[in-house]
Amino acid sequence: MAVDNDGIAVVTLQRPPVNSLNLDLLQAMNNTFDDVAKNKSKGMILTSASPTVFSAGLDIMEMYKPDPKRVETFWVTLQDMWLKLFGASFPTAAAINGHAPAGGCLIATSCEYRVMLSGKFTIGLNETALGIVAPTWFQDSLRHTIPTRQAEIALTTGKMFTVDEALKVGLIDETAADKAEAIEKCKKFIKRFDKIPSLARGMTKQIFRQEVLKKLLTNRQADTKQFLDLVNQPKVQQSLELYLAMLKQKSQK
Ligand SMILES: CCCC/C=C/CC(=O)SCCNC(=O)CCNC(=O)[C@H](O)C(C)(C)COP(=O)(O)OP(=O)(O)OC[C@H]1O[C@@H](n2cnc3c(N)ncnc32)[C@H](O)[C@@H]1OP(=O)(O)O
Repeated sequence: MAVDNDGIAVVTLQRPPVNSLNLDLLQAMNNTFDDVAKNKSKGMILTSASPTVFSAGLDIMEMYKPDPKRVETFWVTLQDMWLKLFGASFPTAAAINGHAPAGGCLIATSCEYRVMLSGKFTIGLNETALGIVAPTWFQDSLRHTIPTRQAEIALTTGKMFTVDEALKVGLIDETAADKAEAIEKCKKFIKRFDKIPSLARGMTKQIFRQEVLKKLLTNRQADTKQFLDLVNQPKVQQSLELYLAMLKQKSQK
């Protein structure tokens, strides 16, 4: 994490090759979000050290033939990450410098503002296409960002949006030519709040987002059980196995 002299924290995801979200990365993100809150940073920008991938979403290896204890901890840590990021009182923005499928899209849509690099990148919640179901809060993050009807169609079809499509539907707010420009545009968004009292801003955001946050907060155990039931279904394990094999085959070409 870097905090520059204008007081904005730039947090760079750095788990090669594709920033897939495993337990360790999620724990590191949670610690970093706590630090950003403690340091009273003006805001936080999330970006990636990879030149082509913002985040490939959840690490499928955490869900494929999982260890029962670890997979539960993994899910609870993911819930924590989302609660901290979606519910952060400080301003948040994502400089999306590469692909952002599934959990990568979740991170981006949990922020308040998104700038994505122009190029052949895609963003979206593709879970149904993999034979898995995007949890309520994943769906809520998308519904919070794009119109409900577009969100329903995107979720049921597992749509991955091109950068142009994402801009058109409002899934991203701006495009940028490169990472530096994306970060600059995110900073400009965060600096819009320079003259707004931070307590009033933060509380307004939390009230605006509270319904969605409360849904998970009051339902965490049931959400965890639902995930564990789903992930342990033979059909889901079969889908994950096929998908992993497809990814491996593709990367070896
Ligand atoms: C019941 C579950 C509910 C919760 C729902 C789940 C939400 C999720 O987030 S599931 C994860 C969904 N993610 C994806 O569908 C993305 C998959 N990845 C890709 O499409 C591409 O990797 C990507 C476009 C991101 C990048 O492409 P490339 O730059 O060409 O990289 P490679 O495809 O060659 O991948 C390199 C290397 O990484 C492995 N990989 C990729 N994604 C994942 C992942 N999500 N989890 C684990 N591992 C992943 C890939 O297999 C390659 O491995 P090696 O062959 O060993 O090099």
